[in-house]
Amino acid sequence: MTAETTPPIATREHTVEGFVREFLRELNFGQGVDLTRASVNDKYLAMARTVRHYLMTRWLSTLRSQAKLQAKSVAYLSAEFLLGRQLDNALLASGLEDIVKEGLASLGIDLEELRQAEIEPGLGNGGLGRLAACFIDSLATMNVPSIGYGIRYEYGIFKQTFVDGWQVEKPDDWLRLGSPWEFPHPEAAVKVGFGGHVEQYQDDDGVVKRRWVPGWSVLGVPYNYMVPGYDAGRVNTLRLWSARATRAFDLEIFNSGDYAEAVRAQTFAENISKVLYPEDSTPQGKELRLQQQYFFVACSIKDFVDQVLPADFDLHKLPDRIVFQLNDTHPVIAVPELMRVLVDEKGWEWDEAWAVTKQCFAYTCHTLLPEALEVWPVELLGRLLPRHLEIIYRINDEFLAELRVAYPNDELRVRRMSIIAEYPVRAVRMAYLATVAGTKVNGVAELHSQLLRDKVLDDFAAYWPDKFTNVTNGVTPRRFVKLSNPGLSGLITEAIGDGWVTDLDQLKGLEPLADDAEFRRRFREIKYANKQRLAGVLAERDNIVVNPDTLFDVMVKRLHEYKRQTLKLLHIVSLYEKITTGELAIGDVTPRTFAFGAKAAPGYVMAKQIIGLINAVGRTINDDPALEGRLRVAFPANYNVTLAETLIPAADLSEQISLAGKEASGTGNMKFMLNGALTIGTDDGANVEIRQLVGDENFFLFGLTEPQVAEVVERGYHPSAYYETNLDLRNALDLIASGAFSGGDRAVFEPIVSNLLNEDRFLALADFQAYVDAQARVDAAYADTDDWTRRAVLNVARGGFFSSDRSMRDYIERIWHTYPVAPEA
Ligand SMILES: [N-]=[N+]=N[C@]1([C@H](N)O)O[C@H](CO)[C@@H](O)[C@H](O)[C@H]1O
Repeated sequence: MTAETTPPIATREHTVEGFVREFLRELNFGQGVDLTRASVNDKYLAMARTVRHYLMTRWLSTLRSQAKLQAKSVAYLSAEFLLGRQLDNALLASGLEDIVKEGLASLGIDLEELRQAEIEPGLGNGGLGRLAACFIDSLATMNVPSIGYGIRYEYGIFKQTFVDGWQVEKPDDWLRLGSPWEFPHPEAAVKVGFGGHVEQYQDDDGVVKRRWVPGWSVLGVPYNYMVPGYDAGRVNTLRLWSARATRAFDLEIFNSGDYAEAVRAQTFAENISKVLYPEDSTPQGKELRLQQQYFFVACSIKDFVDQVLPADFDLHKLPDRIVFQLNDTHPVIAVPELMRVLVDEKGWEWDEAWAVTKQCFAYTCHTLLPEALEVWPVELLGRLLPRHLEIIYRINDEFLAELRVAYPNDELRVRRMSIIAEYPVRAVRMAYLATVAGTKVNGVAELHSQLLRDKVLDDFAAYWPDKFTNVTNGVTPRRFVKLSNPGLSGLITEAIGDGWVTDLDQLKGLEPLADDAEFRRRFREIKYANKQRLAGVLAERDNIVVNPDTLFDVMVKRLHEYKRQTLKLLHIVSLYEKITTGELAIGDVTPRTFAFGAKAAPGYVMAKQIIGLINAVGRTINDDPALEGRLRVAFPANYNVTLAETLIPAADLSEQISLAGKEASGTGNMKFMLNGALTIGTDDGANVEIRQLVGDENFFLFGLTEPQVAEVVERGYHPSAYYETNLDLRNALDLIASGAFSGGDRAVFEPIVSNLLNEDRFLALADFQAYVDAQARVDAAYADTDDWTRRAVLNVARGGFFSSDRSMRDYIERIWHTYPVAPEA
């Protein structure tokens, strides 16, 4: 096939007529229904496929140019991609919004109804998964060649429901109505082995070699998803792997009547990509989890080496062609896997393979919690992946030998840095393996990266200072401003043009308008409209009533003790206690709506308790006529990307109150800032950079700093001392303990109260007074509505740094050294 004979890529007419024709073709020929009898889902699926057609030209030309150019690209390996709904983003990227709205209207179809029909792919837990989705959006928009590799879970993050205020999980059957955004390629399935043993053999030259003989295997079937750049030519690819049995059905066993046994292999295999592990920041050392990690990593490396690279590609040049970015420790098994491929399958010498492997990976750490750093017992890893354990041992032996040269009389240090931990069980420390093999190690906010250097990986930072860097997280302005806040987007574009959508630093142009009364008035109007929109959604979705004429105080993030939803609760309960005892006149209370969104990992008992308490306090407050509706608690169930897109633009106050030194970065904090909410927060994660950029006067800072926390803990922390010396705190805790929110039953929430009084690992009691004082400052500031708006405008104007495009520029400059490639004309 020569250039002359390469058939042109089909194109589509960007006209209302052209779209309507495409849509009806898809409905009739794709869905097999005509308009009169089409269901909403039929119309949605036809719609999605039609929009795909408009993006296809760019996708195919991207693939074609990349196959020709073989430009250096990024492979983003992540166990999670929290994509959110795809339709709106595809319409935005294809510039079809207006054409589609008009075309559908001409057919009597309401675009909004089709939007609501889309089921969000919840293939992630929280920040880490959403970050991956923002990053691949930015890479495509910036024309950087990249491919996302992950798992196509059949069931994503569980659907959260509340039964009497308690979290009850339901399976997230997101594929039940079809999945129009994916392209399955069973013909490109990859075989992945597990178990078995390693054998020694002599190769043709009589050289003794080792090879893995897996005990069983599964097939990995790739599903491709478009990653369309905004206003750019490039459409990158996200490849998610789904597990299948190599032999789906055993007819012989079936004929013997043992039907269950006949399909056991299939069930067993499919389990690997069946469901996402619902833990955020607290990994489960389950065997299936390790199977999932190795499965997608092995598929991805084989796919890249055998399918993406030209057959004659010299793998010694691999580092010039690809960088595998490890999104946390979940894909780190990729390091021994590449070594196995190069040594065992390609027949390379160990040193030859290691020289290449250690130039191909970079590692992003997303946490500071020691319990979140994955370690795999050698017993389990050796049983599931015997050859990989061998390879890890050799990598470690050579590393320790190197250390002993560098630190001749410091065996303790050498032991401390060993990839293999000796106790409590002999295990592989995945973060250490990633650090040894990676060209770069980065944290996700300045403070986090500093704490990685000073505390978590300090020995490694001392040994390899240049290996450690920082890239502060970011969020995509396409989804989290342009799409989710059309009112504000319109106002911004009117004021400074629409360049900000791909160059968020241009928001600085809004700074002078903070002093423009008319601009402030319109800004406030839009915020109010967003609050009304949210009120409408919550009423319909959750039967929750909220009043837009109140301060929307929003805390949405996974439920975790270090994020301190309990501290927010203590503020609310203390307010309520003072009102019910008459210490505070209801008239003096700033009308507030406390909005929560939070899923707890199903096995995280304390987190589920706290959810129960939030709903119990909410019920009591919402049903108490004495409050005259001035305080309300709104806790919609099943917080996800779609709800975030309505909640965040409606917020006045963003709660970022984690204990300093615990939240690696946070990304919700950035989304709130860019949507004109003011932050109340500690100096933790990216809050520090938000405060530095927006200015102290536009940020409600409180609480112990990280060094102060370390000191308190060092000295010995006695939470009950704060209970004894702070009357407001005592009254609030006593009210919870009294059973006031549980029908007088003191036992229900006793575990929370006693934990706070006796342990309080995240110092909620120590920060209580400072937090309450900061909330009083919020009340005072909010009383001056116009000045509040001025500060809100400044938050937007000074938020440009938090674009994931900027994060990508930092990764490119500091870690990847890949460059944008203009798509072929
Ligand atoms: N896993 N993990 N880590 C997190 C989040 N929980 O997903 O990654 C996010 C993305 O880097 C961070 O913003 C957040 O602070 C951190 O806790």
